[in-house]
Amino acid sequence: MNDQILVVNCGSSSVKMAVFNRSGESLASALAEKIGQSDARLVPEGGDTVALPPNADHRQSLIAGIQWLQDNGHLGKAPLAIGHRVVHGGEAFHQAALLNNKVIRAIEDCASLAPLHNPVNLAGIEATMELFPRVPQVAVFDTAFHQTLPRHAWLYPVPKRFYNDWGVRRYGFHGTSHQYVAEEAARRLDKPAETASVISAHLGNGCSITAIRDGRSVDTSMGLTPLEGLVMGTRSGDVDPGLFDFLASKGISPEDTHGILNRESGLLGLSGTTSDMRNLLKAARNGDRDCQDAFEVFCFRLARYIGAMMVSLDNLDALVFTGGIGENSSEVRARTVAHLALPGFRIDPDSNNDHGQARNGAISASDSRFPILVIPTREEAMIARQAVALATGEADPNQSQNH
Ligand SMILES: Nc1ncnc2c1ncn2[C@@H]1O[C@H](COP(=O)(O)OP(=O)(O)O)[C@@H](O)[C@H]1O
Ligand SMILES: CC(=O)OP(=O)(O)O
Ligand SMILES: [Mg+2]
Repeated sequence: MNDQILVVNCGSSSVKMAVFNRSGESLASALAEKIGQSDARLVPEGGDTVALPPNADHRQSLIAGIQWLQDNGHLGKAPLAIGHRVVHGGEAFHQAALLNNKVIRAIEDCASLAPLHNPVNLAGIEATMELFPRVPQVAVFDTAFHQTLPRHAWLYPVPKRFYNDWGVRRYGFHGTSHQYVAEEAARRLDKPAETASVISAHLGNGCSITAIRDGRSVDTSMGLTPLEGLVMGTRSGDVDPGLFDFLASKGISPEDTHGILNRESGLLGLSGTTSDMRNLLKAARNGDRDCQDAFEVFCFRLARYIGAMMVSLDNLDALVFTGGIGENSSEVRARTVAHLALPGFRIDPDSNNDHGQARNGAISASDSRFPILVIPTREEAMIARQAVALATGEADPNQSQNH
């Protein structure tokens, strides 16, 4: 029997595809990037980049990626299951769900809360349902892990009717990643996951931080949408909501401000040149003042949020860095932790390097009050695991505590 699981992650400007076997080993992957642009392209892992039709949309890019995986012998005609990352599941989903018409309608209902993400997630689902009509398909939600947030952490201090009428509340995102690294931290510290308390900082293009107590999410930095919280590649994170009115007085409409805060802010906004931390650090080292500012604001605000997350915990087993920046940038980790001397976090400069152990291990000094770990995230593998569990009816140990 075929034991391949296809994982699809349709992001705002990219589609990631990965094939796993039932034991969770990654067999192949491909990334379609620059979607909607004239130079859209498919970058297969270990293969040559293939140009996609100019301005290819998500559907075309996904179909081209699947075709590439099949032509190169990585994916059969009928995988065991297909797992989709779905960003917003609202309050409807506390865990992954087998896709059917009812679930699809519920995802559509959440689209107004995540206009950059849910419509493209649905486009991916529609395409694979047409290509593989008999294969069970599963939606794994970014928001699901955060459904355990206590009421005081998810209510906004705005008129209650906004929540009652429209579901305006804090939801939180990147749950699959936060849950994975918390469980992995517990495993490394030899503790059962359901007793572990972790602060996990997921720092990729989107960035968020979560406080996990006894294996459950109890506070997180993203809110109604993935715009709240930390400084990100192109997103501002927290700003004064008064900015909308101020910019309106300068002739910038609320719609334009929303676009600016999502796509022209964060590292890109402050540096003026790049949303990519690797390029930004290079320029900062060469004396670019705007890039230095962007780096400093990024690390300061991250440290401030780490402090804020401590409020929700009564002990801390580990602070974990993950995501492209968290896993690879010793400078970001060192600068961030330098702000956290008072609560007692200390980094070991020798283990906090950019290769070997630091990419995947402990980087705290022996006199640090709390362990600090770097753990590579495995969102796609988690999605594959949950897809198999639901498609085959086997219980996923991963889901047992998130209720
Ligand atoms: N060696 C590195 N040093 C600093 N930043 C890095 C390094 N490698 C990757 N990054 C950064 O990680 C970010 C992308 O993170 P990633 O988790 O891959 O993104 P996504 O959220 O799209 O999955 C980019 O800002 C990139 O510059
Ligand atoms: C929810 C979110 O911010 O996702 P990403 O990091 O993929 O943009
Ligand atoms: Mg990533």
